[in-house]
Amino acid sequence: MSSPKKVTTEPHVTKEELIASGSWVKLEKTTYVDPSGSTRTWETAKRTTRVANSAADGVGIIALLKRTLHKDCVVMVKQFRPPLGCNVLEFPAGLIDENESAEAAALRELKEETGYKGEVVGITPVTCLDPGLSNCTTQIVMVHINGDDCANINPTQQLEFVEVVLLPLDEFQQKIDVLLQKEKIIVDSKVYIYAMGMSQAFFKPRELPVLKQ
Ligand SMILES: Nc1nc(=O)[nH]c2c1ncn2[C@H]1C[C@H](O)[C@@H](COP(=O)(O)OP(=O)(O)O)O1
Repeated sequence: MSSPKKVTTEPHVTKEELIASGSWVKLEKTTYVDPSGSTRTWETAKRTTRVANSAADGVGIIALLKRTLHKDCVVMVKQFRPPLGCNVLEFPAGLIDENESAEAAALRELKEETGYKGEVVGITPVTCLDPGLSNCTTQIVMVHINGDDCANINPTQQLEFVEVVLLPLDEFQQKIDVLLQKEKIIVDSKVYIYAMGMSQAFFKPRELPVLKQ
């Protein structure tokens, strides 16, 4: 006996209706057709600030501080985040301005939040942040900072309430775990996933050198 054929449709959005809007965020009712052909709705949060020609809302910055006779360090920021009601450990980040590239936004935000002057060495495609809730997107920009450059010896940040935290790359995950035990903070998932990836990429193969891929 053959099973009934499943009807499949290319899912798509048919309508977006505004429910509520603030200065920074809006809530919409999204009507869409699901893969079975049924029409459904979804509650969607969007930023109101996305600029016309920008693919992403913002940038996150993985900044590596490189100094002679020092371990390479990841430049992190810790700040109070009102939606969570506590301090959050994050990569420096920010929204992309009008007529600004993601790379330029990354260098500007890094300077504002940490005082460091960096150089872009890589960038991700546009990535989503919380697709079950929001259309909010980011590009993660990889930046190197020459810590021996006189511009980076005594960096002066422009944001009073953002604390700069330097964590050595080779102990990134362990140092984050220590901070989490010591303080009431939440770590951004991008940061912790990067930390786990660093641990797996660099340390496990050395522990088990006989294993093949
Ligand atoms: N969701 C938000 N609510 C606000 O009340 N204000 C917000 C929201 N998102 C951004 N902002 C404000 C706060 C800053 O003054 C500016 C710029 O933020 P930016 O530094 O680019 O990004 P964050 O790192 O996320 O603060 O926007």
